[in-house]
This record gives sequence, C-alpha cells and structure tokens, in this order.
Amino acid sequence: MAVGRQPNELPQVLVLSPPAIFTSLESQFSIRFHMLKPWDSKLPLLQFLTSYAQSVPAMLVVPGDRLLVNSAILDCLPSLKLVVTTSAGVDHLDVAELRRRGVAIAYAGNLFSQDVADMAVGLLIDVLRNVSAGDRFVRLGLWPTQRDFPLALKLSGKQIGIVGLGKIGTEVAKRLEGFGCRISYNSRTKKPLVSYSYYSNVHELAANCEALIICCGLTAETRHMIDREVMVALGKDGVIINVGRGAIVDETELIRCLIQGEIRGAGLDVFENDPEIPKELFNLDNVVLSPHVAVLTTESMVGLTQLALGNLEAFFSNKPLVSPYVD
Ligand SMILES: O=CC(=O)O
Repeated sequence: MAVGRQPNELPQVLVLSPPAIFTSLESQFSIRFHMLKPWDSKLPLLQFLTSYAQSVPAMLVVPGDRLLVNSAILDCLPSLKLVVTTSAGVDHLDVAELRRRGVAIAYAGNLFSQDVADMAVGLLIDVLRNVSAGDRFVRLGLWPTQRDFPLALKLSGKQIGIVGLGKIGTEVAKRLEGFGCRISYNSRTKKPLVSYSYYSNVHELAANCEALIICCGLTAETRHMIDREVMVALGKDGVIINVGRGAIVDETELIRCLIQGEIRGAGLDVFENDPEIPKELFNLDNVVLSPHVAVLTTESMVGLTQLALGNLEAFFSNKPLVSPYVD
C-alpha cells in the first residue's frame, strides 16, 4: 500500500472484468489503488456504478465474456477521464464515444505482438502438418491398425497472405520469411517501407496466396471481411489462421467451406462469440481450436501488469500515458 495511506485514501480505479480474470492481477493493483469491484456488490452493474462510481476518474478494463464499454456504462461515470484496457484489441470499447467524452485510452500496444505472432505460426504449422490431428490419431490407438494418416502440406516456400500488416502482422511476416515463405498483405493503406506485395483488396490477396493469416483488429469495416467469396478465392488447399477477432471471418461460411472441402483447414484462436464455439467445429479434423490464448504467456502477463500500473500511475501523476491508444 502507498506509504501511510488507508485504502480509502488511495486513488480510485473502477474495474470492469469478469471477477475470475481480475483475481490473478488484484494484489498488485490493490496496494496502489482503491479498486472498485462491481462484482463484490449485489447491485446490478449500472446501479452499482450510479451509486458508487460517480467520482471515479479511471477505469481498468480486463476484457472477457463479451464485456462492452458503451454509452450506457459511460453515462453512469461522469468523472471518468481514463480507460486502461489490458488488451491490444479495442473492439470492446466504444472508442468514438470515449473520444467524444474526452476520455483517454491506454491499451496493451505492442506488448503481445511476438506472442500472438508465435501462436499464428504455430497454428499454421499445426494445420498444414496435421500436428494436433496426428496427436489424436496416436492417442486413440489408431496407429498400429490404420496406416493411412493423411499427407500433410509443406510450409516452406508457401505464398502467405497477411490481413493487417500492423505490429502483429509484421512479426508474423518476419517469422515466415525464416521459412522461405513469400509474403503478401492487405492493409488499409500500402506501407511505403515494406517490400511485400500489397493487395488493396482482400479477395485478390486470397486469390494469390495459399494461406491467409488474419491479424487485423475488428472494426465496422473488417467485420465479416473474410466472407465466402474470399474463402473460395483462397481455394481447396487454402488455410485460414485467425489470431485477430472471430467476427472478422464469417464463421457460418467458414464452417460450410471446411465441411464441403472448399478450403483445406483453419487454425482459430478467436471465434465470433468466444467463449461459445459452434459445435460443428468440434467434429472437424482439419481445424485446430485454441481458447483465445495467443496473448497469454507468463512473460506477457508480467509485462501487462507493469504496463497497466504504469499507465494508471502516469495518469494520477499528470504524466503522459505509457501506451496511449491512437486510432
Ligand atoms: O485478444 C487479445 C487482445 O486483444 O489483447
């Protein structure tokens, strides 16, 4: 606890988070801030905020369980000046509304880029080389009697399309260059200093590559951007890896294309309604499923705690935020 200060004298920070997720971070925050935790009260969220959070200047958001910071919540927080989210994606925040109200935003910035890129490459190798499918085959005791385990596809030399060449996409590209892959990308704008082939249209990108790796954020423009046409353009041997957000891909069409063999496979860390997953996916051997954990490593969690604390401390000392979110 800050020297000589009682919990009620510490700067107030409201936490919006599923309780279980925040618990692992709690001790580090509670010694510096008076954390207001709505789940400790029996009141419904909005009533809790109206009753106890009128003068709260800062909010920590640990996303999960489809939490949305929208006008209804913000209307209950007239003194709010800062939102610190522990994520790199900000699709759970109404960014335009926060800007309109003059509330600053801090986020995870570049902190997770390497971990997410590692995971994207891991999923790609898994799908192409049947790693998880092979594991199931061995564990189920099928190896001695069934010798027709399907042939894999090679990664080295593949033409890879990266959707969103931001911090994560760039890390993915760097790793895949090491495998001798040829990289092309789609982004809102062409990157002047990048030599990879640029496609302004994701459909054309898909038509010219063998695997698509989705690394962009979810916005109104990117929702369902990977639609049936894009999947068909990718082709029967094509693979989709998604480490961005589930809703960037039209999940119903993805499942249809996977079942009908219109694409070869998918590696998915994110889903349209995580943590709910369409049950059709469970029966597909050409899909690798991961529970939205690409950012979660022991190392990244240490960094994340420091970053979130650093942003809150900077705010309460009138210093510039460590990792402000810039659109
Ligand atoms: O998905 C995780 C994040 O956006 O940090």
